[in-house]
Amino acid sequence: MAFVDVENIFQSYGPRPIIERVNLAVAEGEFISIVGASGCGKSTFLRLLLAEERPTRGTIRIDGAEPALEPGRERGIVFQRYSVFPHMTVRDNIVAAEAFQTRWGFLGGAGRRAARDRAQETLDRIGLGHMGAAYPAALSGGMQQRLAIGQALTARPRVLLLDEPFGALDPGTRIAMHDFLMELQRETRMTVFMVTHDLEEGFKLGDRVIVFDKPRWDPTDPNAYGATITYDFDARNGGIPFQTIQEDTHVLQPV
Ligand SMILES: Nc1ncnc2c1ncn2[C@@H]1O[C@H](COP(=O)(O)OP(=O)(O)OP(=O)(O)O)[C@@H](O)[C@H]1O
Repeated sequence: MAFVDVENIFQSYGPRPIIERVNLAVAEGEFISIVGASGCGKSTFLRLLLAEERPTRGTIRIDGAEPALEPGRERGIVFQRYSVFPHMTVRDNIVAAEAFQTRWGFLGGAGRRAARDRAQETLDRIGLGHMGAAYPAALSGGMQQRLAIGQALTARPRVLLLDEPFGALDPGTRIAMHDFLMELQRETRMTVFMVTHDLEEGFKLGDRVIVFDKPRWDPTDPNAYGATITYDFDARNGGIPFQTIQEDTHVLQPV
């Protein structure tokens, strides 16, 4: 059985189908990029993986079991949007992310000092080394986003869920964050699901790029059908299979 096994998932809100017939098998350590038109259910799919919601139909198994309903950290799942604590300094936000991984959610004494040193290293890597003593309110939107990503990565989860994590960042910072994420992923072999609107980013970071789209479309009622996975590209080797398909058919345009 795959590490993450998604079998015939449907999710509806009221009578409205959002995603339907989603099947996916992911090996531990794979990096899955998720792309697709706005509103087609990519974030919904992440929430299902996180067990923030239960699917209307179908099953999801992570390491052989359904994802736990409560907050998920014990299964090592981190969602980048659960993030910054406004009442803690930037450095303590990173330390807290590490403390959550401990059994009691607490680090004391020498453990805490070591965690603070590691937090400083992380802050240096994400370009926030000089902001450790500040509070999140003093950070720009892009800086807060970097802090949230730093937190998620510090937790070193087995499964990391990222929802457009680099959207608010300038191009230089974005590349630095890509490098940081790729290094950590190589180190920890965590399994990553990342929603992005940037196809190039999806292919650069992902081992696979999956596309959500609506294969059935009723022009008189655009909400009649849900989306499903319509493409599953091998994105290693710079996504060469994808580029060939794109040149041949123009099926995919950046969304
Ligand atoms: N809790 C909810 N109750 C009702 N409708 C919802 C709920 N959550 C999402 N939706 C609807 O489901 C659809 C899919 O939303 P979702 O956020 O998953 O899309 P998305 O592909 O991530 O979009 P985007 O790329 O714009 O972030 C949207 O039309 C949204 O309005």
